[in-house]
Amino acid sequence: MAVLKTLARAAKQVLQSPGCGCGSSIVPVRFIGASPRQVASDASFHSVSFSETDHPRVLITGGLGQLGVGLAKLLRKRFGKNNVILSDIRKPADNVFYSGPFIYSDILDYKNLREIVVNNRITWLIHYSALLSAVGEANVRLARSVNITGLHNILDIAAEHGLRLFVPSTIGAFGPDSPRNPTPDLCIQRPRTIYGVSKVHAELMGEYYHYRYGLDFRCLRYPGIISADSQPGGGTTDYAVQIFHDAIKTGKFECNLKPDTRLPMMYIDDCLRATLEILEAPADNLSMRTYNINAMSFTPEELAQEVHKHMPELHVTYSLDAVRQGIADSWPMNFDDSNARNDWGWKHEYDLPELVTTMLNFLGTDSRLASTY
Ligand SMILES: NC(=O)c1ccc[n+]([C@@H]2O[C@H](COP(=O)([O-])OP(=O)(O)OC[C@H]3O[C@@H](n4cnc5c(N)ncnc54)[C@H](O)[C@@H]3O)[C@@H](O)[C@H]2O)c1
Ligand SMILES: C[C@@H](O)[C@H](N)C(=O)O
Repeated sequence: MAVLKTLARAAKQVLQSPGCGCGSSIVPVRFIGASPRQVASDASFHSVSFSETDHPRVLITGGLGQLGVGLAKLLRKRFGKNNVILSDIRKPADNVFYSGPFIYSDILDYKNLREIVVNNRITWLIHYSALLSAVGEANVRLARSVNITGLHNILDIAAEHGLRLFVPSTIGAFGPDSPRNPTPDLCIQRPRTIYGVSKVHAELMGEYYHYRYGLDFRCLRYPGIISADSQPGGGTTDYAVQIFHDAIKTGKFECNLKPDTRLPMMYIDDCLRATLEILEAPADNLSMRTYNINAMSFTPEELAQEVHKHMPELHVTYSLDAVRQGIADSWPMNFDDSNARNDWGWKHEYDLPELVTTMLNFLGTDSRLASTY
């Protein structure tokens, strides 16, 4: 009899645990300081709905990094200034602060995050907070906390409030055992950085919450992103931004990767447009929830050659950063994004020549000015 009671208790626990695939649809609900719980998805507090005809109410976490401000600008144009809230733990510059709603949000503070979502009736959550590949290796503990614990907060809040959740992944979610030229969507993923490990975790957890709890999770694996008016936050692909700044300021550039290190790259406008496109794509078009996207692939040498066409005097030298080189050598050289192109019509606009011309023009020079160096 005692054995039967124990078995019955164990069965009850299994049925109540997140691993149970039976019974009615459930969403995880976490209260402050307690572990995740499950509540029927038709519970009365879970009534936030997003009609396709309304504008979404968007929250961007980690919004003061390389990508967030540009994304806010694009989304505000589309959905209205007050419908897009930027958040971060840093202090915004005046121009950012006065360009639209900004709020302090630490993704490690679950209660604060939940309050922001509730008080602002958020319907789309764009989760940009992260420590990138190189800074992550320099501070594994913090990267683990922000990239993994922070993500858990985001997933629970998104599931609890029925949000559409976008989390970017990266070429860094692949590793030396992945096919590298090209790298398809589905293949072995054994990254060797805490950044990559946390991003594979994010992909898998997001997809798990999608299939298990119905979370509208959407994820793009970005290549290295190149932007003129925002600085990268400590990644392996940062050299491809820095070359433009140094070329214009000093006419010299010291590259921290080998000249023949090939990596997938994209201009920021393409990246942000892709993000909006996948967020707006009808769910029926998405045969997957995590897609590679790509625009071009080049080496430092090829990038320098293209810049030379505008600035023949640019002097490039190489002084390797062993950590970044090791990371780059384990990442995709070319990215196969055919599923994104077929499913929801992804198409990049910027190739290498357009990228270089655009960056140099934006930063205040072009080929006509090159002769003054
Ligand atoms: N930039 C790229 O080349 C690239 C490529 C692939 C994927 N991604 C992904 O896109 C996202 C945005 O990238 P980015 O380049 O703007 O990153 P970034 O490093 O420039 O910015 C990240 C932001 O996160 C914030 N942050 C850190 N800890 C936080 C916390 N506890 N709470 C809230 N915010 C916190 C930082 O203050 C920073 O502003 C990241 O998830 C990144 O992994 C970027
Ligand atoms: C590629 C991307 O995830 C980021 N720019 C990094 O290098 O870490």
